[in-house]
Amino acid sequence: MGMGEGMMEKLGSVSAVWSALVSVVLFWPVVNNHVPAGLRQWLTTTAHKLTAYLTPYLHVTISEYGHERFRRSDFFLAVEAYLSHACARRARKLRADLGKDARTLQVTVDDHQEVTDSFRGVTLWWYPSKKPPRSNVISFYPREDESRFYSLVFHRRHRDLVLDVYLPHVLAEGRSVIVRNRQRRLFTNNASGSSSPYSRKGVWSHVPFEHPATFDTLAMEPADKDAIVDDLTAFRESKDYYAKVGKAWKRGYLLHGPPGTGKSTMIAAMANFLDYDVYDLELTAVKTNTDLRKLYIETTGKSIIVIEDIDCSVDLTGKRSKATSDDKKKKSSDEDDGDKPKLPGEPEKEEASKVTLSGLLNFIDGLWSACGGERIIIFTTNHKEKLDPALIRRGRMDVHIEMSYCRFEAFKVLAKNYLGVEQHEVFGEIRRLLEEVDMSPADVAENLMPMSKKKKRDPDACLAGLIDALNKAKVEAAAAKAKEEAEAEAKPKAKDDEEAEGETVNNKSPSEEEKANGTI
Ligand SMILES: Nc1ncnc2c1ncn2[C@@H]1O[C@H](COP(=O)(O)OP(=O)(O)OP(=O)(O)O)[C@@H](O)[C@H]1O
Repeated sequence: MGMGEGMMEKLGSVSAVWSALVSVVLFWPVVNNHVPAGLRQWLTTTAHKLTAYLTPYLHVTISEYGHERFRRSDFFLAVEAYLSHACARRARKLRADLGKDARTLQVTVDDHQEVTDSFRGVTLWWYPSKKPPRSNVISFYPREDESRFYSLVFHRRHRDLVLDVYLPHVLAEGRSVIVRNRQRRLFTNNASGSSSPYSRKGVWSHVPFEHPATFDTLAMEPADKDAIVDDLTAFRESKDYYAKVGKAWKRGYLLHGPPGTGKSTMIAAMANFLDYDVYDLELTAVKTNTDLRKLYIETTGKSIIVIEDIDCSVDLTGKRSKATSDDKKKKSSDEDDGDKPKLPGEPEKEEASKVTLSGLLNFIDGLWSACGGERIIIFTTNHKEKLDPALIRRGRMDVHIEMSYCRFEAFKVLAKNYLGVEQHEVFGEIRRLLEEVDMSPADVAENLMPMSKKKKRDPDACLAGLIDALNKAKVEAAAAKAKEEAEAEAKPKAKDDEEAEGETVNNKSPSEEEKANGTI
């Protein structure tokens, strides 16, 4: 009797819960319209708890912002990508858009669409949802208000399969979908080098990266090109190796050579080969070493960070110790300035970049530089000799690549790309001229570019134009050399004359140039 009563009681309470649930379902539109947000949230949570008590189904929640408040969770993004890709055919509401190449059609699951997935014969349900904004909090971060999450629902008997196998599978699949669909980006740092915490604008701005250069279109010696491709491939596949030897997973390249030899083109070819984003860092716009560090932290993995014309960016020629002591002096003088009251109407001082050599060295291989992994840092310069050896020593700039004038093998790549010509009777003459004349690939390419429709149809005319340009450059180079030699010959004579003069007028003070050269 007691047992029977207990059973009756339980059944009674279950049916009471059911009728409560039915009432909630019926009255939910009324609740939605008339009940304040706080109470509505409480009712939702309670309903969830009640359902959890009654059903054998389990929930896993994947939030848009995981532990990190300001960075979307990688797992959330992977789930989003996975569902759009794997479950699009089964969803009822779809979204169609143009793919990253602006040509192919991409069909994905609509934002608020529930989807059903099937894995090893098990059915799973995904529910996208949004966290309601906290009404008593005014947020400067719009994303806090828009925080989304996914709920994965499955029967409790599949708990192990879902947690140990299905979710890792979703993560891996989602990541590879992201990589496949990724529109790569070209970033540049914003003028101040730092952003306000209240601003949505980050420290970097970006546009789609669309440079078409590849290693196939890059004109350089084939053996050098192959060596670079091998090096990049080895780097990309060496995650475990870097971890084993205790090094951050990054590599530095120094590209040096005269203007127009393809340094920027090489960077684009590397980015396209690796499928990485490019961060083009304008160092003169970075005010302090701290801003430089912030910029680094805000870069993502799988990226190339570029500082072009590093010798022109900031004064990095000082020795590290000197830079540091200079910094200190500068800091103390700045502090002095800080104490000085500013006169009314006195203009604001234009803030110059205070990035130092030591700041830059820290940027490349300080502790922070190990964050995130899989990064390539590239410096370019037209004057390698001007750089501090500490900056470009192996280990920091692991690979030094000299981009040089166009020789015959490089020319053949350009002739094939620009004219579609692989063999021609004038190639022999061009080979001979390219061995004698230093012409950059940019200048060779310029000569191969058909300037008129007529020339486009006539590679012969383009090649003849190149031969003319090479002959002209050869004559000019010979004239410049002759002039240089004549000047060099004239110099000792002038010096002799001065010395002779010095014997008679011995109180003449040495010139500044002579002092600098130590010739007196
Ligand atoms: N090695 C090369 N292969 C193919 N094209 C090249 C090469 N070098 C130069 N070019 C052509 O010349 C143009 C200028 O080259 P690029 O900007 O890459 O040279 P750079 O070495 O970076 O020059 P700078 O030192 O002046 O920045 C490119 O747009 C490209 O069309």
